[in-house]
Amino acid sequence: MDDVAAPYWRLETPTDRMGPWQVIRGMPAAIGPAVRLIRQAAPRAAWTVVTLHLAAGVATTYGLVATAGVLERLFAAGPTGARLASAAPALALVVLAFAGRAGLEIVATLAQARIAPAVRRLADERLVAAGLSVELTAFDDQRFLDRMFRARDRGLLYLQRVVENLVEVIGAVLAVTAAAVSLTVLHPVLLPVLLVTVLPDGWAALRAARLGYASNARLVALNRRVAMVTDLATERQPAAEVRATQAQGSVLLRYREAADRVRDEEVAVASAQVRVRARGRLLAGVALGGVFAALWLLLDAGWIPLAVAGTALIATRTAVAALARLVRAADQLFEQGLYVADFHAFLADAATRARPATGPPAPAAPQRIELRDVGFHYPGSRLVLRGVDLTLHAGQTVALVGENGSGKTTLAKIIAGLYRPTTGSLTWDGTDLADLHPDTVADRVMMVLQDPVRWPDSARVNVRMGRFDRADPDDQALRQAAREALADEVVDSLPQGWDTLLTTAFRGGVDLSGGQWQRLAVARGLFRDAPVLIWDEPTAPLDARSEYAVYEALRRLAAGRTVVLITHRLASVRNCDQIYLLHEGEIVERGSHHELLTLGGRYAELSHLQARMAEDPWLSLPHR
Ligand SMILES: Nc1ncnc2c1ncn2[C@@H]1O[C@H](COP(=O)(O)OP(=O)(O)OP(=O)(O)O)[C@@H](O)[C@H]1O
Repeated sequence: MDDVAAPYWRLETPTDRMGPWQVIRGMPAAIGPAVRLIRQAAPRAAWTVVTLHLAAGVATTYGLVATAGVLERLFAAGPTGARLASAAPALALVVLAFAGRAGLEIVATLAQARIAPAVRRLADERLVAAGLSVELTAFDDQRFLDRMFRARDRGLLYLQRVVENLVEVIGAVLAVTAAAVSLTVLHPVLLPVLLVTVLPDGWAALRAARLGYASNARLVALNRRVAMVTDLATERQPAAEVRATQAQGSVLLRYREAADRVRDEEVAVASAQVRVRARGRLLAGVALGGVFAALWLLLDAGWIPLAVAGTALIATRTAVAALARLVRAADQLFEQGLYVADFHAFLADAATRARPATGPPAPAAPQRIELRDVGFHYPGSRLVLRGVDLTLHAGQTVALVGENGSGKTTLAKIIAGLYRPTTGSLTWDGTDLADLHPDTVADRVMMVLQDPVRWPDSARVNVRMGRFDRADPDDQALRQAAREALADEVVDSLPQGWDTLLTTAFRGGVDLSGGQWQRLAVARGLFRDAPVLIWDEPTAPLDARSEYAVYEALRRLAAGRTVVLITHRLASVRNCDQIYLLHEGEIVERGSHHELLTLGGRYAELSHLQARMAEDPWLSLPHR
């Protein structure tokens, strides 16, 4: 399946590949935000966990040092009974200390269980809020989409694990510290010897994590591709067309092509990680042997008594077990920290893409919307609009017409303030739109889009979404909007009327036809009731009666408002005050219907073609 020439997802290379030292330096940055999140999401639980682990560490130190006292008494000269009796009180304290430690750790685990879900909840909300806050153009930018996918796919998951591992690392660090303090108390030379055992494992963990992260960065676009193709196979919306066009084989091939590459890359990276970790393990084993050899030498040289050597063995075992815990948790923390850094990079990126909520409010009902020499391109695309000059007056209805891809929808979104012009200016009553408070600009616009959102909610919510905070206690405005869009007929046919759930994804829900959905979308637009109306092909899926009703409503609404109408049905724009014909991103003709017909240009040609089609649609087909 090589019919998509050099798709970007196949060529993706990590742009943010880091060296090991950069990664180590990046760790505080990766963990810092997670720590802040913990403090915000579950401060009490976090302090409880740290305090309990600290107390457990103190109990461990005490237990280990007291063990030396027990052994000293046991190894002393004298009858066994007397030695046991003298060691008994110290032994009881040792048992108490270790039992206390176990108890403290259990309570810490209980408190720990409250942290991760709280952090996950908070981070989830930040992701949703970031997605909602960015300007529309971010969704046309592949880099942003990749970042968002990475943040959603791995970032959130790993954030939860980072929290778990962070707590584990704290516990392990305190346990290691306890053992290290005990060893130092017993004999200072034992400490550096012990530290040697952790270095090889630490090195291996670092390398393995870096391999994994680099591979994931390479795969991010490919993983998005797999997810998209999987959606084609598992989502309801494309299911009918996939079957009608017998595209199952093609979808499967596309899935395999992308998924095979993901698998091969993952297998390769997993093998490389295993090799690195095995080398680390081997070296750690050798180092542990060194610790035992050192103890032997110290004992042999008479530098430490037998009781201390015995305790050192116990302390070393405790330390090595805690170190293993620490290395494992730190290893994972490190790897997961990189993904969490992605999560925060996404939030930071999103923050730069949000339009600042500042500036004076937009005019309550703009009288004059002006575009001067406006040019626009999507991120990474060629110019799709060029040199657009356009003036809209309140009380006028303006039509944008032109062939597919000529730039009508893009221009409408610019007028609505959803996209900013790349060049040129857009003003509302003389003030640049970029200077006005974006929320107030949005507040003045009602846009019915070509492909409206089908809210997975009740019929009522689907209409009320037009302006959710509009007070409408008796549903009067709701019912009127529905009447004008003939959406009331749709609602009357639903089993629970306005309260019917409009998605079959949940029990008890129903689905609507394309035209029925569109009637609801038009009702939503009417319910919004704003001074600037932008209708992008609002009637394309509607039957003749609904189309008539919609235009009637539009005519009635137009008085005093600014109306922009996009349509391919030129018969509908006859009465518009101004018609602009776009061709390859430029306005090439402008005037009233009659002026444009007289001009005899593209508009006249399209208009005649449609008139002929209306008389006899088969005329235009070749080989008739
Ligand atoms: N998100 C996008 N990213 C990049 N290019 C885009 C994007 N959306 C549209 N385009 C391009 O911009 C041009 C204008 O598209 P636009 O949707 O504005 O055309 P239109 O006149 O509304 O078309 P239609 O009549 O088919 O709805 C097209 O060439 C299209 O390929």
